[in-house]
This record gives sequence, C-alpha cells and structure tokens, in this order.
Amino acid sequence: MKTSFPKQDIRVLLLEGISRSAVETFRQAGYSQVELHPKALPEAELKARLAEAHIVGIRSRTQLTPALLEQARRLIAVGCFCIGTNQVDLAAARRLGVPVFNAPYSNTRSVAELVVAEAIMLLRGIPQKNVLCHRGGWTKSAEGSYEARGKVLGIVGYGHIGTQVGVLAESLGMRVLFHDIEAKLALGNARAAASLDDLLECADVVTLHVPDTPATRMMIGAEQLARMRQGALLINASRGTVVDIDALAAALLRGHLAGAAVDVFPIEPKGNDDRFASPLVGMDNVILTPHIGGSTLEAQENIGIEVASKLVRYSDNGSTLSAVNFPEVALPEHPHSRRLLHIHRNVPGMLSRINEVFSAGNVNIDAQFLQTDAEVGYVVIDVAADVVQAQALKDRMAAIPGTLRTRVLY
Ligand SMILES: NC(=O)c1ccc[n+]([C@@H]2O[C@H](COP(=O)([O-])OP(=O)(O)OC[C@H]3O[C@@H](n4cnc5c(N)ncnc54)[C@H](O)[C@@H]3O)[C@@H](O)[C@H]2O)c1
Ligand SMILES: O=C(O)CC[C@@H](O)C(=O)O
Repeated sequence: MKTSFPKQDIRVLLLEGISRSAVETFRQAGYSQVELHPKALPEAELKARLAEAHIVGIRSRTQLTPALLEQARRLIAVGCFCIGTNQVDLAAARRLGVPVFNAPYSNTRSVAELVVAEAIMLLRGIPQKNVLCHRGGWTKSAEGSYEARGKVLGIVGYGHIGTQVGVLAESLGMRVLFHDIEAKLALGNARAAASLDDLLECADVVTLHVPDTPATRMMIGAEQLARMRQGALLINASRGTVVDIDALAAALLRGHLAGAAVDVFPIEPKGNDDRFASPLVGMDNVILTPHIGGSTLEAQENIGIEVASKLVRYSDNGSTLSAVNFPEVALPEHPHSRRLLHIHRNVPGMLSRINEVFSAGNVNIDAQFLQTDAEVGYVVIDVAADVVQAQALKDRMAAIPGTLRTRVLY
C-alpha cells in the first residue's frame, strides 16, 4: 500500500532492547528504516532522536514527558512494548494527536509464574539458605520453613496478572483473598477481602498487582506494613512507586516481615551496565530481581509482534483499535479509495469545517468514520480522488484551526 510518503522514509526508533520480532514485523510490512537500541537513551540524545522519528517504541525506562513529546514534530505513534504505560504522559500525547499502544496481556503469565515461584521460595526461606550455602554455611533445619498449601495469599489488584496468580496459587492449595477498587468476578474459590486492611491483616503472603496511579503511589507504607501479620511476606512485581521502600526495609530489619521479593524499584538503572542501589541490598531474606517479571523470551517475542502490528496497522490503515489514550476507530481496508486522517481538538463545528473542504473540492466521500473523546476528535475519510487531489485535500484540512495531525494514506 502506498502511504503519504514512502514507507522506506518512515523512521522507526525502538529502544530498551525490544525483541527482534518487532523489527521483523515492521520489515515484513515494508518498513526498512527500523533502528534498534539495547538501552534507554540519555535525555539529550532521546530528544534529538525523537525529533526525527515517526514511530517510537519503548519499554518501562524511557520517560516520554510533555516537553519531549511536544518537540517530536514528526511523531505519529508511540508503542509501549510492555503492559505499563505510566512512563508516557498519555494526556499530552493525546493532546498532540499521538496514539499510544501497548501489549496488555503478552507478559501476564510470565509475571504470574515468577510471583508464585517467589511465594514458594520465600515460604521455605530459600533466599537466606541459598546465600548461606554459597558462603560455606549449612543449616539443615525446618525452622521458619512452610508449605504453600493452606496459606493465605492476598492479591492487591485483581486484574489480568492478579487473577492468573490466584489461579496458579489455588492449584497449589493456597487460599486466595483479593482486594481491588473495581467489583471483580472471583475465580475458583478466591474471595474478595472486606478492605485492603482486612487483606493485609489476614494474608501470609501479600502480592501487589496494581498499576502506577496517583491512588496506588505509596499505597503500601509503614502503616500498611505494620498491619501485615508478624512473619508475613511481601511480593512487589507491579511498580516501584507502590511501596515505600524505606519502610519496607525497616519492617524487614526489625523482623516484622520474614522476607520479600521485589522486582520493581522507585529508581531503576537505565540499562544493564548501570549501577543498582536500594536499601534492600544485602538483606539475605529478600529476593531482588532487575524488573524482569515480564522478561521471558516467549513474552518478549509476543510483545514485539503485538505492539509492532498495532503500530503498523495504525500507520498503514489508520486503525486506533486498543490505543490506550485515543478515540478508538476500527477501520476496514480501503483498496479503491484514498484515506485521509484528521486529528483535531474536539471543538464545536469541526466536522462541518472538514466536510466543507470536501464539498468545496467537489469530491465524493466513499466512507467516513468519526470517534471523539472530551478533548480529541479523530475523523477518517475515504475518497475517490487521485494522489494530487488527496494531497490538496489534506493540505486544506491541515489549515483548519484546531487541527493536530493530518495524514493521507493512498
Ligand atoms: N514486573 C514486571 O515486569 C511487570 C510486568 C507486567 C506488568 N507489570 C505491572 O503490573 C501492573 C498490573 O498489570 P495487569 O496486567 O494485571 O493490569 P490490570 O489493569 O489488568 O490490573 C490492575 C488491577 O488493579 C486494580 N486497581 C487499580 N487501582 C487500584 C487501587 N488503588 N487499589 C486496588 N486495586 C486497584 C484495577 O482495578 C485492576 O483490576 C501493570 O500496570 C504494570 O505496572 C509489571
Ligand atoms: O519490559 C519492561 O520494561 C516493563 C515490563 C513490565 O513492567 C510491564 O509493564 O509490562
């Protein structure tokens, strides 16, 4: 399919060691300018590279702030090759007419498996036993070592990952209690806790699976840790902002908690060569992992294909289905017409001004699709026009006050 400018001129910038499956997906769709970086870029370099990129792919490290997005004038879409999208200012991207896509399920199972494995390891005191053996020690003892069977697992955030963790934990004979701000269908024998406090007071193991939102920031602080049972265990594979890490270190040091497994941190290194620091470093009863809950080869390969396919579909066809910050439009193919995309501020009279462009140009509209939210409108118009006419229509639409982005797909 011929696009408003040749696909070989569309620059795709993929950061943070995104799977090669993404590169393959772009190449198979005809995109040849795909650049893959193993790390996040320092801010100045990121700014320069974003100014040239049409499509950017990131994971959880790269922060796309309003200032960075505003100067990325060529940017048509952002792909978060992960579940979390808190690293992108979604409202700013929307205001600028840039849809953001992610992979909402592709690493769910990987996180769930790790969490259940960690619960078993912590209940058996394996982290400290492992360290001791490495140091030449030997304590063959059942002291502080428990089966998972019959223990209460408290899941905070009963969404995609939380429910998977619950299903796996029940298969081990654990009793599952969950807390969520939404009413949720309980799977298996899981039951909803009366409140977060209730869950914290009842659970032997607490595992966190909430997104990073203003309400979840520091939701587990000194007070919540104190509510947890003496000798309980905490697992955090959600976001580093959810737990007050100093309070957690203090609860572990005084022996109130018997152990923890932490995969996400308030400050994380930019890449594999950078240094990691945390108040939890050196605690033998704590499993520390470098934000790899979703990092299995299976998950990363699937994420690469899923997010790259969504970006290709938007770039080729205009479809915004499953965008996380944008009016969603599912579009059919348009083999016999030119397709014009118009993204605008949602102000009164916009649609009639767009339609005037077509009536003034005496061009017949084959199909029109419109979706709006409170701030942004997205109109897709298929017309029977040749390349020159379509370009002229696009230029006239671009001149309408309130226009954010226009494109033409031939
Ligand atoms: N460690 C990793 O590598 C890794 C991998 C994938 C996802 N994650 C993180 O895990 C998070 C959860 O992923 P998911 O796919 O299960 O998301 P999800 O959206 O399916 O589930 C999140 C759940 O949390 C609930 N929730 C939101 N705010 C809450 C609050 N204040 N109190 C209680 N519940 C609340 C939601 O209602 C929802 O049910 C992601 O947002 C991401 O930050 C981490
Ligand atoms: O791969 C990453 O960097 C993020 C993984 C995880 O936190 C997610 O949000 O999917």
